[in-house]
Amino acid sequence: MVFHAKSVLRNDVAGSGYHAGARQGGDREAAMLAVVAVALIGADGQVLMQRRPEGRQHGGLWEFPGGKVEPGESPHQAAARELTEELGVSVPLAALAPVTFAAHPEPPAGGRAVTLMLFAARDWQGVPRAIDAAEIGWFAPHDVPALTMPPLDYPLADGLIAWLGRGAA
Ligand SMILES: Nc1nc2c([nH]c(=O)n2[C@@H]2O[C@H](COP(=O)(O)OP(=O)(O)OP(=O)(O)O)[C@@H](O)[C@H]2O)c(=O)[nH]1
Repeated sequence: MVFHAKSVLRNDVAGSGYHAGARQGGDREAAMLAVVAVALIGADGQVLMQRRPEGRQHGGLWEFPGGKVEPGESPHQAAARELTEELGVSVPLAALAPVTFAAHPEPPAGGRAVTLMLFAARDWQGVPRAIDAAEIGWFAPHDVPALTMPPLDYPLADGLIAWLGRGAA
């Protein structure tokens, strides 16, 4: 991934190690929020989705489990941590296969451009349960795009279906 020399890549915390490049001459700051998401794929080929609790951003919408990459974490580590926090399952880092990503082309006014990285995993320990979500459900991959989801999840779902169709997992 190449970043413009004058851009700044950051997550939530200044000095987090996510700064890439240097601000020069008072240039505007380009900022990115890195979020990971995981498609857990069951033995029957179904995909786990969870519904966000009401009252949060995108409350009530279906999403892939995941969350923000914290300072000092790799995307793989963040994905494994979020699966433990949100579903109570343990996933080896080697079982996380990168699938696709989706991103806001421009930061929204006053905000940061989200870049959402989707992994898939077929191996985990534990039985997923809705620790953080309003509910979880298992869906055939081609049924995922019919769910009501945050906007970036639609290209992720399409990318997952294409990836599965290539026999990548
Ligand atoms: N986990 C997750 N977040 C998504 C997806 N799609 C999407 O737009 N997001 C957005 O990514 C952002 C970060 O996700 P999050 O709120 O789950 O992050 P988090 O677990 O670190 O939350 P926290 O800051 O409350 O601890 C939210 O604005 C969320 O709506 C998705 O499929 N999964």
